[in-house]
Amino acid sequence: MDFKSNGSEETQLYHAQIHLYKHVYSFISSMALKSAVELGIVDAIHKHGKPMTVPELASSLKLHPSKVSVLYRFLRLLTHDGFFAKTTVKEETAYALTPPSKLLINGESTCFAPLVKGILHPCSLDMWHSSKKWFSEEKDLALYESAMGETFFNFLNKDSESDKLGLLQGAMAADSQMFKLALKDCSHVFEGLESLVDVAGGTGVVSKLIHEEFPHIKCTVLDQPQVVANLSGTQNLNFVGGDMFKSIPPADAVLLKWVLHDWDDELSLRILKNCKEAISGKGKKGKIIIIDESIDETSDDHELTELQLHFDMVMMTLHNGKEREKKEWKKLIYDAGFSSYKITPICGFKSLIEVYP
Ligand SMILES: C[S@@+](CC[C@H](N)C(=O)[O-])C[C@H]1O[C@@H](n2cnc3c(N)ncnc32)[C@H](O)[C@@H]1O
Repeated sequence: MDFKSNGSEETQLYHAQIHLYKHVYSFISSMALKSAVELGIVDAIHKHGKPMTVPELASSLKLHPSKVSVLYRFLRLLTHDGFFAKTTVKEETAYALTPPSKLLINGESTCFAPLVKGILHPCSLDMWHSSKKWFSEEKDLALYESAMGETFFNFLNKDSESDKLGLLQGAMAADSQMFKLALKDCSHVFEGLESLVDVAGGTGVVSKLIHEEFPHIKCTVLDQPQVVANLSGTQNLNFVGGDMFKSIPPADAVLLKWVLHDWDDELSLRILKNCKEAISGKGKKGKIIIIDESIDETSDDHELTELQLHFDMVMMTLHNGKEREKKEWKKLIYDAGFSSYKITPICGFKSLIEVYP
């Protein structure tokens, strides 16, 4: 961000003030979006099949009549933020969905509503109030663990029936659906494979997409026992409960989608070495397929870099994980004993990294 712009000292100060306020208040856009998701505004407009006026929305959402003007002000901000588009119906202002809000329709195959609720869940926001204390601690705990007294994964797993685990898996599933689009561009990566282990593959959304495209590949989804306990597979798609830090079933290729960013370098190295062991039966033809971010601070795309840096903060504070820069990927991959790799951008802000023994 360059503040050495032209203009008087006052103008520069006014700009600085606006910049400051914008950042202090940016949480309001996030929370207004969460309110919209919780209220069901997007679903109501989608179900209506055409743009809705504020009174129509208020009545459909069964809001208290005193809240109609409040709803209008929420919609005004969310429209400004690009989630709704204003149009006119019978001379009245009505609100339509936009491409970002269409990604929040419940029941659609790609629905980010659980992601919004998961990321803005009180448990992942409360910890931020303890960051000063965290900086003074010697212990190598993630902010979440330091503030809440347990790891984030322990919190999620404490009660597998709880909606907490459902939130994480729902959020992951939505993200994985985007992979369906990317699969068209990177299908060559999977061609020729006979077997694949989707390590820490959650409920298997990505494996199912790969299976649809390449039914002959024998896909195994490895995740924690409590995650895969009630999941049933098909002939070429099976679920295995286990621990990727102990061992990974053998296969031609191992997929690690949004896994390594959860872990620091030492633990990521352990996972990668187990992956290397898993593909060792395939000699030089085996491969690891990593899908994660690759931060490039020199990129001209400020919005993209900011998103990646936000992801990095989330990974660091929740799990002591990290989003890696290109040079960090290089070190991690070579330290794990691999001989070459190739990074290709996919899904707008992620990268697909093919790693070879
Ligand atoms: C960020 S999610 C990624 C899920 C999936 N790869 C995706 O992109 O949708 C991380 C996954 O790691 C799993 N996990 C955590 N520790 C694990 C372990 N020791 N062994 C196997 N899976 C583990 C979690 O249960 C969770 O499903």
